[in-house]
Amino acid sequence: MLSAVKRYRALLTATLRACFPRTSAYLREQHGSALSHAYPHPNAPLVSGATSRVKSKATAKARAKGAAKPRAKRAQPASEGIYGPSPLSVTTGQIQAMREQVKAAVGKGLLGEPSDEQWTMITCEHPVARVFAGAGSGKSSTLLLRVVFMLCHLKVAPERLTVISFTNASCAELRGKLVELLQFWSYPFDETSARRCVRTFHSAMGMMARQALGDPRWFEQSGRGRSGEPDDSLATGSAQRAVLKETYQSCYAENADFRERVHRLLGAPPPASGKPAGKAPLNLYRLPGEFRALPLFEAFQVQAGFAESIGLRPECLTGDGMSGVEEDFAEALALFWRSFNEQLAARGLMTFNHGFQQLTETLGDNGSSFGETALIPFSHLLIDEFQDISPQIVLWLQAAQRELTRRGQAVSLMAIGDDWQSIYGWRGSSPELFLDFDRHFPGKGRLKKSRVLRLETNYRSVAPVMEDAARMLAEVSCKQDKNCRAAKVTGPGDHGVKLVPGFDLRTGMDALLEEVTAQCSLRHTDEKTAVLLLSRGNDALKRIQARLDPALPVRALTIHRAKGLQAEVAIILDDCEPPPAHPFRNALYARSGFFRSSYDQAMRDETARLAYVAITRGASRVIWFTHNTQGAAGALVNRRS
Ligand SMILES: Nc1ncnc2c1ncn2[C@@H]1O[C@H](COP(=O)(O)OP(=O)(O)OP(=O)(O)O)[C@@H](O)[C@H]1O
Repeated sequence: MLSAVKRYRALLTATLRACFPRTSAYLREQHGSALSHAYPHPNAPLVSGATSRVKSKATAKARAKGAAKPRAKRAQPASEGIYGPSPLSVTTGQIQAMREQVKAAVGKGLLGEPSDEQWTMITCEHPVARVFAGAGSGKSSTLLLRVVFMLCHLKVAPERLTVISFTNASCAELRGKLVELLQFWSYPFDETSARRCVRTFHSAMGMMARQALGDPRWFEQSGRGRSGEPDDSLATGSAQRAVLKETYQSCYAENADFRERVHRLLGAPPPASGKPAGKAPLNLYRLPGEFRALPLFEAFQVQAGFAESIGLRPECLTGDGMSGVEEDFAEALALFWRSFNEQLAARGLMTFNHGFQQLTETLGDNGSSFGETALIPFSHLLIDEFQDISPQIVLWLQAAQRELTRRGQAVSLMAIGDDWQSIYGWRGSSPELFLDFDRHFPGKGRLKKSRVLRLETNYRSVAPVMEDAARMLAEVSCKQDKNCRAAKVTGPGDHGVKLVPGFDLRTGMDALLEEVTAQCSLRHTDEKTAVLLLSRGNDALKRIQARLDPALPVRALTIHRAKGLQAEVAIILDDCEPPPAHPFRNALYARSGFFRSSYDQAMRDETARLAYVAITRGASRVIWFTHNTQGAAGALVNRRS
């Protein structure tokens, strides 16, 4: 007799395989090669040994349902190596030439002398490497020197190398510095070359889609009168909202099942049977676990986007294993998303997520159909902020480099990031992917495992700031241990986190403004920004900015936006408490098969990491105004004592 847990797992596994053939096949393949893990394993992965016992039945069922697409060729197992088996050819002569040129650049004040750990990264010969770079460890400048080394000394053709970073702002900064450095190396590389070379994930995907998917029209860009690069930062605008609303109305009008679920979700009486459906209700709805109430069609879009980024297909979701609100939401979402996909097809549009999905599927099923030009730029990848990568992007990158390997092309991947600074879990990213890197990006032969490099010297913050920041992560189990060292000497007046508890902006605004002004006049470093004012949301920041003297060297930003920036003083305004439990996302997380922790646990950890990011923006001092001390601020008090 199977236990209830085993029956539940088998049921979910079969559903997973039927609904998400590509992702589940991938996870099944690489599960066998999973490495041992440095952190506990609270939830056993759903794709377990039990999977193989239900394999043939589930596959047959999926085929019968037409869920599994016919494949032109069998995808290579994910556990089969992609990189190597030989290291990159790096000679002592090439390293010597690089060192001499760097020395000359340092002499001209173009850059600082790289440390030994930075040199190891710059000249690494392993074709698949991951670099755990602590906050303020100079990863961006080292990444650029690595690019210079590859182009100028290893003679990698520029059209084969792509640097990927997360935001347009960070890409712009990297491009500017790269052009400057390469000019010093007398390497022909202008603004246009830099645009081609340094991209966001969405722009890189768009470049591939232009060649391989016939230059799709992107849903996210529709109605904006712009045809530039795909850009992740685009918020849902009126044109997007109109399509979502129309989908919602038509789904409501045509589908009694959808109507019923919508009424249950909104707490409305059941729809009258036998009568025309009428207009769909537009009441706001807050899914348990979410901060904001939204019209249902927007709530569906938000959750569907999350599901897609963790490798699931919203249109195939079922409520199996869920109950109450979550079950209704999942079933309604699946109906909605099927209609939405039809609306997109009718309008000749594609979402960015579908772009990633389609490219991944085509590469796996029929990679030989890809023209060489679509793939070549992905031969040598350097990825910044790797800790914020999502399963969807892992699958896509992996498929692209696997196809290049299949064609006999040399490929390499350098992933640079700081799992301690992973703060985009709410959008589907997870530091687990960086920690489980070798599962997803395996090498061949002796190079089966990636080379692990560490940048542990912090050039930004004094030791008391770093020590308090590290205290934030004491309870986070899913992390890479690091031994970060401060290069800066603690000066008079420097301090770690000074907590100001019981703070209320309504009554404490004047005291806060006084503190900000005082900190600006206490400057004793050459940081361009004296104070970074940081909060999780924009509301408090806007109110403070309205009262701040605009001449002060202060920037007010959300913690997410401040990532990568620094100031002499960081002033934090947030309790950094974890969000409420999110049963729906917990269920999606479990189905994804990529994660060990639950979504709620991931969010608790992420709150600690958010506090870590905020604290590490401060070079000399950190002041934390907080209402209560139950969240991360409280943890700091406890851990200091
Ligand atoms: N070898 C070095 N010697 C002295 N200073 C350095 C060195 N490398 C980097 N720095 C300085 O350290 C600071 C932090 O660098 P950078 O902003 O590139 O760090 P980061 O790793 O991207 O930080 P974070 O991830 O926290 O945003 C910068 O002011 C940079 O100039």
